[in-house]
Amino acid sequence: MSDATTAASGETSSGPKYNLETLSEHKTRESCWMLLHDKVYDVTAFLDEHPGGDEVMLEECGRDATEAFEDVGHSDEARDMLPKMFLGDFDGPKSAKAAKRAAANGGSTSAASSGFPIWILPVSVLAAFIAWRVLYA
Ligand code: HEM
Repeated sequence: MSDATTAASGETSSGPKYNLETLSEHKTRESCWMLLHDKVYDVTAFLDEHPGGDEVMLEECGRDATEAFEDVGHSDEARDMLPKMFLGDFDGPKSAKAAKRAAANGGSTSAASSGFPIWILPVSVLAAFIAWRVLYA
């Protein structure tokens, strides 16, 4: 219980870092965590108090709920409730899809991750050079 009060002061500090794996382990009524704007919140105790009902909340447990939260257009009052539930900052990819993409690229975010084959550039230059030789040399 006292955890919630001490955590409230942790909003701006660099608390523990959570990742997608840890987050996704808390997706039930017994333990519901949510990612909102790169911060992880334990909303378990708030499920029954949520003015919008617990069902909409339960759908977002264990994942990035930022879009759902913002789509509703929550008031400042609602945002002021967040520090009480703050657990820590989030680190790493925010969805299974993003995680897969990162793993496929060895975690790199270079040009290779955009799907643009990096060898295209030197091959084009070579092809242009050969064409020039054939036509003009
Ligand atoms: C910890 C996170 C959340 C807090 C503290 C919170 C708080 C609140 C509060 C105080 C309200 C009353 C209206 C307002 O003041 O804006 C509300 C309404 C509502 N919330 Fe949340 N909420 C949270 C997360 C979510 C999520 C993830 C959803 C998912 C869709 C959601 C959906 C709704 C809906 C549908 C309403 C009803 C809006 C209406 O009847 O006009 N909330 N929430």
